[in-house]
Amino acid sequence: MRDEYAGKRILVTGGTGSFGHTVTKKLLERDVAEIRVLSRDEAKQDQMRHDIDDPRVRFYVGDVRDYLSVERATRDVDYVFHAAALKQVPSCEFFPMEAVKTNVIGSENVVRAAEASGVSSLVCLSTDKAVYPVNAMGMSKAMMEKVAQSHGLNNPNAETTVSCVRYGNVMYSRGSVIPLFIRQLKAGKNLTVTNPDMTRFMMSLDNSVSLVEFAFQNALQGDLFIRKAESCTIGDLAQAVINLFQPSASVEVIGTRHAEKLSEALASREELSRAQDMGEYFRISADNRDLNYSVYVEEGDVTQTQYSDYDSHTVDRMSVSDIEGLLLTLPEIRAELALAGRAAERSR
Ligand SMILES: O=c1ccn([C@@H]2O[C@H](COP(=O)(O)OP(=O)(O)O[C@H]3O[C@H](CO)[C@H](O)[C@H](O)[C@H]3O)[C@@H](O)[C@H]2O)c(=O)[nH]1
Repeated sequence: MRDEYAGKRILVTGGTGSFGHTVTKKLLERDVAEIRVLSRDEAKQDQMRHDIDDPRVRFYVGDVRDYLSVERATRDVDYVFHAAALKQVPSCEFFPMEAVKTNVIGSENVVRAAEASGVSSLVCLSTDKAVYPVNAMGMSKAMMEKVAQSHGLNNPNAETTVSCVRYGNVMYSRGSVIPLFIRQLKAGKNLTVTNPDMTRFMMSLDNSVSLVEFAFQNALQGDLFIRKAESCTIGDLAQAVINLFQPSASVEVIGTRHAEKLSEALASREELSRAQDMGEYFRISADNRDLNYSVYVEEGDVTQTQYSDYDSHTVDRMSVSDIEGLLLTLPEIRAELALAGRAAERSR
């Protein structure tokens, strides 16, 4: 990471999660003055305190739903990475208003507190499920993106640059399918696959941290960034995990869960038609026109010429052996293989 972090105070909301943990460790390699971790669960904070053991990390118990707790954590902070969210698709279907409270109202609290505290840059973490959303989690994240972008629209002289990044599925993140598959194999069970033809973008935690860092370094007011990514079918993902861990295991198809999509899109065709290709990344700028629509009725808008989304069904798909290779780059997978006594076997 570059030296723009030197001497700075950084707040990570949802800081005890997979992303928060990784970004905190990376930032500590730099000369940061302080990293604040804001989260609800004091037990997870205690665990992280012992794990990291660095006086530059300070823990704030609080909830993004509560403005005052966000404002307290944001005082004198330079940069904010907003990762706090409800992100499980099925549970948000049962409790959609909880998703609204955390992902929409909570995010507005973070934006307001950042501006009130004179934070210079705030990056909000979103998901591909926010594109043409069909589930409450994705809808609430889509609204978070709108809240983030409206900050610049409504505050031309804003001190805080607010940007968003969209992730695909972060491999091995807490509560996701890869650790579940490994637990099932360890317990001698079959892998439960919802629909083998379902496709998802797969990204490593390290790539997701790089995406946030890229956004942080390049963001203009209201920008949204995505990282180009490869996808795979869930059937192939399950097969890759089986090949690595337990070749005699098999798959049980359980059917699609509540409100799942067959594929995900990291960017819609409407967004792609105004996206800037930045190599590994796309920048999607906010629509910065004002509310004076009569002008646009006269002038028209001729820029919408893109016909396909950036979709996990149509981008390059990884083969089973590609997925195995990608899985083997993850430290968690290597640790699990070592525990299972299969590391030596794999390297032969
Ligand atoms: O027992 C299971 C559970 C899940 N799946 C499948 O595995 C894929 C990934 O499922 P996850 O639960 O790991 O992830 P989701 O796609 O539902 O959502 C995840 O990815 C999102 C980004 O798209 C967000 O980051 C979100 O927080 C995170 O849970 C899906 O196709 C799902 O149907 C199975 O096959 N079997």
